Amino acid sequence: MYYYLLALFIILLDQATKWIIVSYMNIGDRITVIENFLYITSHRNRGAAWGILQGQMWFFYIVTVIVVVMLVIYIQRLQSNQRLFGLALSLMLGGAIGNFIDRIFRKEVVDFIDTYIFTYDFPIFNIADSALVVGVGIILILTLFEGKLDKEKKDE
Ligand SMILES: CCC[C@@H]1OC(=O)[C@@H](C)C[C@H](C)CCCCC(=O)CCC[C@@H](CC)/C=C/C=C(\COC)CC[C@@H](O)[C@@H](O)C[C@H](O)CNC1=O
Repeated sequence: MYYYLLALFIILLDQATKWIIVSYMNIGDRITVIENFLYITSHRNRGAAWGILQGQMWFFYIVTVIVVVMLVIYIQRLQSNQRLFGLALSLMLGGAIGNFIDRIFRKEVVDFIDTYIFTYDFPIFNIADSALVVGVGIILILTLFEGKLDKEKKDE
């Protein structure tokens, strides 16, 4: 149950930040937060990461619905000792729905977090993307870690 509340919090935070960007900035406007590292740049993306599949909204709708259904199934099946796994699923659920709302109502995704990793201008993203990437990262770490644990058990 708490997992859905966390997902809802992510969705509200994501939509609130996007609403502020849309309301107070024009596309292309840039605010410097940390020179040469972090900017707030109002941007729109009709595709997925790195702008792939521009305009393929039906593909995004179908993939997002599948992702959301899978996440809900996994959340429903969580055991009490899988809190970190549940946290990751909630982050991904919130992120996926956050971008889904944009794709349905705006037909594009609002992005504004503009970081320069060294000299590389990383694609501009948003709170929903961050939640998705952190969620994916936690699951990768859990999977690798469990793999290591199982290996150790076998070696015993
Ligand atoms: C984060 C997934 C992207 C997100 O997927 C979603 O919505 C999901 C729920 C639905 C998609 C239709 C399916 C995922 C397609 C796979 C994909 O894309 C490969 C992702 C790799 C990933 C490693 C996990 C890298 C990360 C990149 C970025 C995020 O860095 C923090 C750059 C984000 C900017 O290009 C920004 O313009 C993107 C824009 O906001 C729209 N966002 C999406 O499509």
